[in-house]
Amino acid sequence: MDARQRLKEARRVVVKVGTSTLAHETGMLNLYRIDHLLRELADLMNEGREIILVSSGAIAAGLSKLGLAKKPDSIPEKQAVAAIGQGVLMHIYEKFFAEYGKTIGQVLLTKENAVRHHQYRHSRDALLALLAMGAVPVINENDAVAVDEIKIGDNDNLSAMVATLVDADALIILSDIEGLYTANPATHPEAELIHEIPEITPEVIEMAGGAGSSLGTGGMATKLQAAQVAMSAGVNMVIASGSEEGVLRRILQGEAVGTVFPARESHLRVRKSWLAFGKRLQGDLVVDAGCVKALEGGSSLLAAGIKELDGDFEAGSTVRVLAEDNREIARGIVNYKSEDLRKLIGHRTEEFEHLVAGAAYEEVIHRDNLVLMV
Ligand SMILES: Nc1ncnc2c1ncn2[C@@H]1O[C@H](COP(=O)(O)OP(=O)(O)O)[C@@H](O)[C@H]1O
Ligand SMILES: N[C@@H](CCC(=O)OP(=O)(O)O)C(=O)O
Repeated sequence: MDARQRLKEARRVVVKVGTSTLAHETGMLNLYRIDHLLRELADLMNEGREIILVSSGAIAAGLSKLGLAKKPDSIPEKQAVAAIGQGVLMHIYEKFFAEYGKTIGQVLLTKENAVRHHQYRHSRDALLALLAMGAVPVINENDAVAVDEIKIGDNDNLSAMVATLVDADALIILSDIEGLYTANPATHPEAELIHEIPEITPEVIEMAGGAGSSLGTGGMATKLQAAQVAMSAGVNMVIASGSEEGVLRRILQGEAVGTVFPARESHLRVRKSWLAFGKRLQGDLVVDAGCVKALEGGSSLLAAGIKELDGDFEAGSTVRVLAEDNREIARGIVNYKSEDLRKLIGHRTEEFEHLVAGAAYEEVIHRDNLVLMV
């Protein structure tokens, strides 16, 4: 079944709405648009779909509440603006959704909520409980406390994480543009809209530029990162314009709107999706072409196929597996710490004992602990 057809049948849908859609160019919230968007979401729920809303806009709402023209420079001030704006945003969502008879529940996440397995389970359980109560989880990054290494940094990646977390059928990213163009139309007026991206290749990544306004974060680059995660996790993703009324309905009726990124396979099992998208990556293993083929065929990763190793990690860490052209092939949990693995790479399993005392594993990464990203 093609992706557009599967979107028609999507029951659990994550909708991400960017600042560029929620705010006017003046920085003030676009109440007309928010109202219409929420009415459409409420109606999709009446149709029997579950909706999870990932909403940006806290910083924009905070800035307009405080009468500030631009984001402050210091991190604590940015955090404070986000804290103020998040309340403003939720007040509006509560009001409009209530008018359409819907209940909402605010969930503020950081990377930690997905990195640690028990927190991952708790976040997932809370979101599923909200859905079971017929409520709309309204999610944002916890900007008031998330700094540096616990920060996801942009809501495109956050929405893909959420879609994976709840095993969504579809992720729709609403922005101020109709979809992915061959280049950023702001600087390349001749650029054309692409209707479907079956695979995120280096050429596709090259098309994507940064944010279109001072309000947006990440632009198309972070939306493609989100697509990579969503596609690998079995979630169909669409980028479309949030200013077009009825756009969600049209997408979920299977119309060719925006850019679609078809899901690669059926949902990964929970443990595997946690492994691929929730864990902190601690190193890279570059493997040869034969090894790439073997991994794609479902084999475990053996030391003989590894050409290079980057990073310092312990056994049990999650690492990326890269092809020689730097394409990410897989992620997995290593059986050896980097110090030992450096001695083993390029060698056959029979030689292990002479190289590292007590080397107990045949595989560097067992196939059960490996998720393909291609
Ligand atoms: N290849 C591209 N196709 C479409 N838009 C692009 C492309 N490269 C960069 N962009 C920019 O990405 C912007 C959307 O991202 P962003 O500003 O972060 O908005 P949002 O708040 O919706 O996340 C567009 O307005 C556009 O200027
Ligand atoms: N968490 C931030 C938004 C971060 C973000 O990714 O913004 P956007 O590119 O507008 O989706 C906020 O609420 O202001």
